[in-house]
Amino acid sequence: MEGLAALARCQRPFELEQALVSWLAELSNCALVQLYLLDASHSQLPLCCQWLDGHTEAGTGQDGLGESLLAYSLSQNTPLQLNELDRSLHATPFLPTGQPPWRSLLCQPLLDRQQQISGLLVLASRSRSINEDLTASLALIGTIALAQLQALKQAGLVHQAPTPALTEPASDSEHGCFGLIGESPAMQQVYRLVSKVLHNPVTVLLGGETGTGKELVARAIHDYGSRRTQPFIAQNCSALPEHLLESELFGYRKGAFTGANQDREGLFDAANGGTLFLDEIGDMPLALQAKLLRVLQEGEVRPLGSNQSHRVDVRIVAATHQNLYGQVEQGRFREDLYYRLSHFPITLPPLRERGADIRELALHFTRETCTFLQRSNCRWSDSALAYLASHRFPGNVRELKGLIARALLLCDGNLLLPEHLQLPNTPTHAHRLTLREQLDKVERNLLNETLQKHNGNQTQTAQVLGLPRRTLLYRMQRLGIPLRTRQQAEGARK
Ligand SMILES: Nc1ncnc2c1ncn2[C@@H]1O[C@H](COP(=O)(O)OP(=O)(O)OP(=O)(O)O)[C@@H](O)[C@H]1O
Repeated sequence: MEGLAALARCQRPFELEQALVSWLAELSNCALVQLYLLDASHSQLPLCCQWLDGHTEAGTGQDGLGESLLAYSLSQNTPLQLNELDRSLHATPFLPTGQPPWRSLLCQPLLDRQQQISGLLVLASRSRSINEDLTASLALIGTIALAQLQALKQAGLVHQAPTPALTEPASDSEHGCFGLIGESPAMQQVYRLVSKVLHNPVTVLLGGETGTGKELVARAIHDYGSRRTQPFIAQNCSALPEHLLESELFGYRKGAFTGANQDREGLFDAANGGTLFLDEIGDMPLALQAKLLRVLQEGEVRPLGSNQSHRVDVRIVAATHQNLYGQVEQGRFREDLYYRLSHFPITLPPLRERGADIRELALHFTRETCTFLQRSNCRWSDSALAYLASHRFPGNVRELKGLIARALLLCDGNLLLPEHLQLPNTPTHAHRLTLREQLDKVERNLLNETLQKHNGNQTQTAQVLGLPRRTLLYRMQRLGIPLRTRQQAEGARK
């Protein structure tokens, strides 16, 4: 009780983190207690604070997601206990070095008030084991501490611990984020959205023209998220005829059809615990759409030829280059599935909207292709870069990649020149947006974002934007934004 009272008395986030680790050290009799908290983008798990041999210390900010043991415990949302650390094969470089060595370890994921994973407690001891019964108390105390921490942060007290900037998404060594290249505002918006879904299982719908990086983003959501240690399976829905796609996705039982000589599990089973990427979802046949909807709603699959369903835990990321709502209007795509899939849409910008990213992408593809061709890296002459910059690219990143590969094959030396670049004669005016189209785009994005923030509630959205509701509805209709009501949105979520 005194420990709880000490937490309640803290007035600053960092004081509270210190009070938490020192109380838990006392409670568990462990010489080391570390507190890791996910950053705002959920892409890093910095060490915020630790208790070590009788002293509290500010964390180093070292990213715990780089440690496979910690990433595993976090992604599984389950306590992890290792009692014979000295004989374990698991690497534990996140534990401070010293003598005598650590011999037991306990990782406890922490949930916040919304039951979202928010961090991890790590306890380590130099004795042979840690009391297993501790996990329930740790989870409870952690939740209370997190709620208090959240309240202190919301009260505007600045967190002084050396954690990374809260609003910045994690960045990679190259010019971009999550393994993607590009720093244009359009790509920054993509990174912001990706960071929101990394550590929760929400269904994501990726849109954007062909070759704009939808599959790459789907992989990034998986690779940088809490399911990274589980399988990522991709299936193109337009690549197979209906019956083959059905058996591929749902699996079958022996005798389900001629040639089904044995049971076979489907891709939902193969992706269990991980992510299933359904590309070209707009081409999925209507009958299969109904089956997919059932999986999304009930989390259960029924293999062909079986009368029993079983549960699966799969995060769906779907992608399409088509206007999916247009498909709904034409009766080619189920409206209920559309709403179910589009809980969290992310649209990839075409290349023509990425400005200076084109140069970075070109340099990246040059390095990548040279490595592939096993030749030393080629430099770009200023004139070739200027030529590239003068070209108005259409939407497709894959085309740019192909263009660079061709240029490298044509280039005998180590310097790329304009003549190596065979830039297509793009009918530029066809891709240039008029002022009206650009304004519509900005307005569409703003309305979509505000609606999303208010769970599709049109009255609140209209209030926030200072519009009469009727005007909002008119503008939504004009911009092709589906007019679903909040009840419909909630209905679709059930
Ligand atoms: N931001 C990016 N950074 C690095 N490479 C990229 C980026 N965007 C796209 N690419 C590359 O462009 C190519 C096409 O990307 P991808 O296959 O993900 O596009 P897509 O939108 O899924 O295509 P499709 O619509 O044909 O399925 C890939 O080789 C990918 O690596």
